[in-house]
Amino acid sequence: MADELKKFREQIDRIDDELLRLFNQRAALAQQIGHVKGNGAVLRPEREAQVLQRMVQSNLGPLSGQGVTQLFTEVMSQCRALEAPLRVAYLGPHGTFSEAAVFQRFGQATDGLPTESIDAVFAAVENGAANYGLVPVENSTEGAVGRTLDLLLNSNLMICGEVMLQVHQCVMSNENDLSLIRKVYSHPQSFGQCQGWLNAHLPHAERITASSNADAARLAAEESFAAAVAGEQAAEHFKLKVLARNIEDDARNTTRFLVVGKQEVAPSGRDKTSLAMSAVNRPGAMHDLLAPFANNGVSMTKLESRPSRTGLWEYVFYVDIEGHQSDAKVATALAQLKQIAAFVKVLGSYPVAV
Ligand SMILES: C=C(O[C@@H]1C=C(C(=O)O)C=C[C@H]1O)C(=O)O
Repeated sequence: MADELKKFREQIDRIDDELLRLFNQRAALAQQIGHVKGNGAVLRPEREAQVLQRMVQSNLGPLSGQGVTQLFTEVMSQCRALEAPLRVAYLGPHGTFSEAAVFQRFGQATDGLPTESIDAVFAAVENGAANYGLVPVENSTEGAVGRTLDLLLNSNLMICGEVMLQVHQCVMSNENDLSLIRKVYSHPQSFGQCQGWLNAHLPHAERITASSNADAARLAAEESFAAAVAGEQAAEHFKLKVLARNIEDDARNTTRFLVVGKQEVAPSGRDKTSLAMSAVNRPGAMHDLLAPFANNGVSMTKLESRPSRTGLWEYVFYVDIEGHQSDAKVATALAQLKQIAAFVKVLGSYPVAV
């Protein structure tokens, strides 16, 4: 038994030596690529998506596809950091799901910049304090994040990528027992995702809204008989005890985030395009707006409406379509749309989340 263990571990040591040599060889190539890029953008979302897709497709196991994605995300994070540091603004404070999404997408060799609001994320990228920003745009249970949609409409920043984060909510407290909890703090989005559980397990606790779930954890940490609904990372940060895990009503609960920046992303081969548009106010106008996509065989993956804020009962429609704006079918559909819509803005083409 001990002999067998030793033998296997010696094999692992030899593999690690080889991996280390190869990682450094890869890193040196990334450095050379950095010199070739000169002043151009270091981050190439389309290339990173292709690397991840290729590795997941050629994976023979036993590693899972998700495991391979995580490993290569970190490898690329370290290689990219040798070209230049990457600073990403997000909705803080420390311990939010936005922060978790930053590191899931960009890896640990990333400089995260927590900000106070979604507006401040956009501002940090616009004024150069950060290279990119990451903002929540929709949750599978609670729907769209209106502020992000409004800001996308008025900002010059483009969407450079999307991140899907599986959101697991926990109840955390200074107390050891749920029966002691009189107050629960959380962000309205998180309350919305856990209504069923809270009604069943904490029916008499007062629900108090906080500006973020990390802030909810901070408030709960300052009191007795209080709890917060937040991600596990917030419990670690504020040294709270986790009293219940995975309390979200839908186990698949996922938040979609967008990466915004000043860069137009080249096609990766598996892309999405997001746009905002509005119709002139006449019968059948909405139907006409969607016709260019159908007529050119372009699939729509999302349709969302928001009040336009320019007139009562006027709406802006946010649409996601499959493909890159430089793909022939998408380009033709967009050209036809521009002929008939009162307003169209392409918010960006970017790789589908891997
Ligand atoms: C090495 C490059 O720079 C960055 C790092 C990458 C990597 O480590 O594979 C890929 C894309 C870029 O974000 C590159 O552009 O190829």
